Order: sequence, then structure tokens, then C-alpha cells
Amino acid sequence: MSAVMHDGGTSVAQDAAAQAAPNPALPVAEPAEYDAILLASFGGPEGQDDVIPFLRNVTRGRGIPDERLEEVSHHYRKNGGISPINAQNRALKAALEAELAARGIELPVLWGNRNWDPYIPTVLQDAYDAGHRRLLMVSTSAYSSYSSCRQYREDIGMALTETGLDGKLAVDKVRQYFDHPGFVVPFIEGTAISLAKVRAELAAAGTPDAPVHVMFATHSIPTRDAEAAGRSVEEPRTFEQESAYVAQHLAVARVVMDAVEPSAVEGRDFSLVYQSRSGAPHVPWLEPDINDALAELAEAGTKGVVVVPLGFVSDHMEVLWDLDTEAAQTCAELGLTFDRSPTPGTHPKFVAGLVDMICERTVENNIAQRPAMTKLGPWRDVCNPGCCANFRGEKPVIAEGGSTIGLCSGGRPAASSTAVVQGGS
Ligand SMILES: CC1=C(CCC(=O)O)c2cc3nc(cc4[nH]c(cc5[nH]c(cc1n2)c(C)c5CCC(=O)O)c(CCC(=O)O)c4C)C(CCC(=O)O)=C3C
Ligand SMILES: [Fe+2]
Repeated sequence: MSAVMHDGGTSVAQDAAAQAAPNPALPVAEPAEYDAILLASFGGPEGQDDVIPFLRNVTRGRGIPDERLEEVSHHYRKNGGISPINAQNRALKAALEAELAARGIELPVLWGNRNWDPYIPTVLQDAYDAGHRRLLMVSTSAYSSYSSCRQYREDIGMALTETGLDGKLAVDKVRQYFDHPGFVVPFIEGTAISLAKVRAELAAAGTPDAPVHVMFATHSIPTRDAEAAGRSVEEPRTFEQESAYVAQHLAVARVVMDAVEPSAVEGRDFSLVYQSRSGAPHVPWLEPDINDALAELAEAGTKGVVVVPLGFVSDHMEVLWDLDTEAAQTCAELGLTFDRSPTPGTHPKFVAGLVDMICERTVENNIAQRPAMTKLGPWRDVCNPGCCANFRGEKPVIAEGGSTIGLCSGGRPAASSTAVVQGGS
């Protein structure tokens, strides 16, 4: 075990059960010396006056119809114009600070958002003014796709250009962590609890053997974006395998089911569904929509549903509205017993897992082994040029091979640089 731990800090990477065969094809970056961590997130409104400006920020140049913005504004309006996401990120920042301190790692945590205050360009300028020269970004987004990976990297690239800090301030990014045990284990725990709850309710209603289905929900994205999210390594390549976004979700769903109910069959006992579609109706997005899928299940005789928000890191508006409000309502109408399991949020294992991934990249306290619970990962530290393409034109980007903006040290084959511990510790 090469990881150096200090009192109080727990490394999820030391959990032997979490080890799966790594994918040696994906490059890892050289460990570097960092001055600070940048917790990068989506951002959300903090009052009624913020709602429209926030929505304009989110959809700038993305062709989202006005009716959709109007509809989404109500989700926020009904909550006082407040998204829960900023409070959740403040809590995550505090939890990261505590875990870093517990491990004796002296890295400040800065927080910046793509779409709301504190805005990333301001945070980068402040970081530079405070004397920082190299930051490591951790985003609140686990999977590969334009919206969940590249857009974060572009927003840093644009901010470096806009502030004139390109070449003066380097920003690297930890890998997408969809299959890191720190992200997955909280879902396993939550799914098990929700399943027991739904079964208990059905039993109390006199139908203990009624069929229960686990629905893994994630954000729908345009199918074109899904296809551009990077290829899976599996052969033969079905559509799912062509799209890393879909393949990653399916693989994690399988891992969760293997842990809570190994006999579960995809399609019958669990499925991957999509929520929060926007965009023009004629543009194809990933399907089925969760509400349509619920209706089909009810039709086929399912009596209980566990909804697992597999695509999300915290219980923000997309979870509270699309799942806890809309999907819950759909279930009520269909007579389905419903429970929604939690997101990782500030689960101690999630926080420890993020710090482990920080340690994968730092010279000090370096963690050489990179746990991954699916054979798709551990995902790459530095993206391929053009991966998760922006179809609206190229922008400066960080953490990508071949880029000149804020370029980090590049990649080398994982096999030569990771002391991967398989099954042992
Ligand atoms: C993959 C993905 C994630 C997960 C990864 C991640 O977490 O980053 C995510 C998260 C989130 N999405 C959020 C909110 C919104 N997303 C929108 C629009 C869009 N999301 C997209 C994708 C994703 N979105 C896409 C392809 C669009 C179409 C426009 C475009 O191509 O950019 C819109 C505009 C209106 C609408 O179209 O719904 C809003 C308001 C919030 C904040 C919630 C809160 O406030 O608590 C969060 C965390
Ligand atoms: Fe979104």
C-alpha cells in the first residue's frame, strides 16, 4: 500500500473490494505540485431576481426554446427562486477542507461556478492575485459528455483567455469519476435502503411479492453529444458502447445491482432512463423519458419503483423537481410505490474518494493505485483532442492532449505509471 494516510483521513482507494481490472489504454498525467483545489460546479440562482439571468447564462448560444426556459423558471420560482445547488456546494467545499486537513494536506479549496456567482473567471483571477500558479479542478460532474466534461474544461480555457492568465496560471482536472468507489458506494448503500423501504411498503399493503423495478435516472443529452462522448472499449460496439456517456451509466448501474441484487436482469428488474430533456423537439435526445418508462412498467405489472439519480452528485433542482416532484407524481397517478435514493452529496466516502483522486495527481501524498469499479475506467486524466466535441465551434480548453491553453503535463500510458493493486491491500 503506497498511499500515505494521516490521522483521521480515510482512503477509499484502500478498499480492496473496490478494485476492478483497470483499463490500461487510458493515459494518466504525471503527478504535479498544486497550490489549490478548484471545486467547479454548475451554479444556481439564489433568489427570484437571479432566475432569468441564471437561465440566460446556462443556455447562452445553445438554442433552448423560450417555452422550455419559461417552464424551468417555475421550478426555481416555486422554491423561492433558489436552487439548492449552491448550499450543497458550500457543504461539499467544507467537507473537502475537513478531509484534506484530516490527512494533513495543505491545499486550500476554491469554489467557482460555470453559470452563477462565484464565477470561474473571477475565482481564477483571485487565485492568481493570491499567488497561486497551478490549480487542480474537481468538478461536480462524474461522466463523460459535452455538458459534463468538456464544457467545464472549456469554461476554464475561456476564463484563462478572458483574464489574460493563459500561460500564467495552469489548471488541470481530476478524472471523470463515474466508476470510482467513492461515487458508486453511496449509490449502492442508498439503493439497498430504498429497495428495502419499497418492499416493506408493498408488504404492509398485503403484496409482499409484488415486482419492484430499479430505475437509474440521468440527464438526457442530445444523441449526437452522447455519440461524441468518447468510445467505450467494448466490442462489438452497439449504440450503448459507441457512447461512453451511456456505456458508463449502464456499467455503473450493473455494479450497483450486482451489489444489492446480483440476480437482477437489465430490462426486467432495472433500467437506465433519462430526465430533464430540453432543446428543440425535432432534435433527438436520449430516451426513454422516465415518466414514459414508468407508465410502461405499470402497464407491465410493476408495483414498486426505486429511482436512483445515478447521473447526479447532489440533490439539486434537477433531482428535486424532475424526480421528487414529477416522477413521484407520475408514480402516484400510476399507483406505483415510489422511493428516490440519495445522491452522494457529502457522503464521507464520496468526499474521501474526491480527496483520493486529488492525491492521484499530487506529488505529495500521492496515491498510485486508481480504483475503478467498471472495466471502462479509471478514466483518462487528459482528454483526447476533440473528445466530447462542441458542435457549435471550438473553444480554448484545458486538460486535453494537443491543446495549447493551460495545458497540463500531458499523459503517458497508465501501465507504466500506476502501481495498480488488484484485489490486494
Ligand atoms: C449532463 C448534464 C448534467 C449532469 C452533469 C453536471 O452536473 O454537470 C446537467 C446538470 C445540471 N443541469 C442544471 C440545470 C440546467 N440544465 C439545463 C440545460 C441542459 N443541461 C444539459 C445536460 C446536463 N445538465 C443539457 C444538454 C442541457 C441543454 C442546454 C445545453 O446544451 O447546455 C438548463 C436550461 C434549461 C433546460 O434546458 O432545462 C438548466 C437550468 C443543473 C443545476 C440544477 C440546480 O439549479 O439545482 C445541473 C447540476
Ligand atoms: Fe442541465
